[in-house]
Amino acid sequence: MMNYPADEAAVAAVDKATDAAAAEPAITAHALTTVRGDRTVLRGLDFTVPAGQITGLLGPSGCGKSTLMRAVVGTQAKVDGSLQVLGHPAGDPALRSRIGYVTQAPSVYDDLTVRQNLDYFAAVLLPGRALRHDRRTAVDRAIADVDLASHADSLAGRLSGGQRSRVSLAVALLGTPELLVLDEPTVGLDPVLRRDLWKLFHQIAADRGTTLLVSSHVMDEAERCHRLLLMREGEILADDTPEALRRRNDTATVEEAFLRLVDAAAARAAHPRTTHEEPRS
Ligand SMILES: Nc1ncnc2c1ncn2[C@@H]1O[C@H](COP(=O)(O)OP(=O)(O)OP(=O)(O)O)[C@@H](O)[C@H]1O
Repeated sequence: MMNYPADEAAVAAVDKATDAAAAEPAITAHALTTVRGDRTVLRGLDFTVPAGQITGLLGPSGCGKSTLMRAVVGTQAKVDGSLQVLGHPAGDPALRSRIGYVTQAPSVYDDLTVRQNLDYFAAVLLPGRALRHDRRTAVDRAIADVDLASHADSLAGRLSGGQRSRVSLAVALLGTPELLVLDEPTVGLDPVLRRDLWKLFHQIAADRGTTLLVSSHVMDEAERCHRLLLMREGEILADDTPEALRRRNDTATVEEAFLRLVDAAAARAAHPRTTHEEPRS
């Protein structure tokens, strides 16, 4: 993983994040609804994702996180409502080179080495002899970003699950996208690698101004995000900063705040006329 002083990176991240918060949102959804099979998986969502920040998409398994991400990158069918991404409707061909998307299943070729995988995708992104040097630089940088230099010549099929996920992340970083959509990138990783990946996410946001939308069902990762979208059963329970969520719900952790919001939503469903909506900031 890249080495850099964590404090400096954190300060830079906050500065950049503050600047970016004033800019146009990277993603704006209005009444976003998606049906998969015979189920309505996303139920009329309204939210924004600020540019240049890390927004965590958190919620239990099956609540619709991957579906929302697929809608954002334009691979989800039957999406209703409005979804603007980097100033275009989601799925617009103009967005293809501007978004990096890493799915839960690593998309790498097992019979190629780490470097060969990246060389292949770099050749698609930066084709032609004239860009040979740029390709080499981009590949070296992406391998270093995900801390796989010592495995650059290993076959992807012989890597651990976490290492293969990092090859997928390196592929997404190749094109220096403006928006990175990462579906549970830290699942199955040990605590040290998880911490290092989060440092990398912060560095990418701070140095490149990249917007990151990162899903997780591990609530302690919520504290590492600039903003959070807390989801449950296809709805957004909260859209706020971790600090504001803790403060407003009078809890020590985001996890406790989430549980309170779940209880409040259940109470609202049981007694729709006697309880109040959770205020959004
Ligand atoms: N191909 C599909 N056809 C029909 N329903 C689907 C399909 N894929 C997912 N679903 C349903 O959509 C709902 C949301 O799934 P989704 O994968 O978006 O959840 P998630 O929050 O990302 O879950 P996880 O954290 O386990 O990945 C689930 O109830 C799931 O059963």
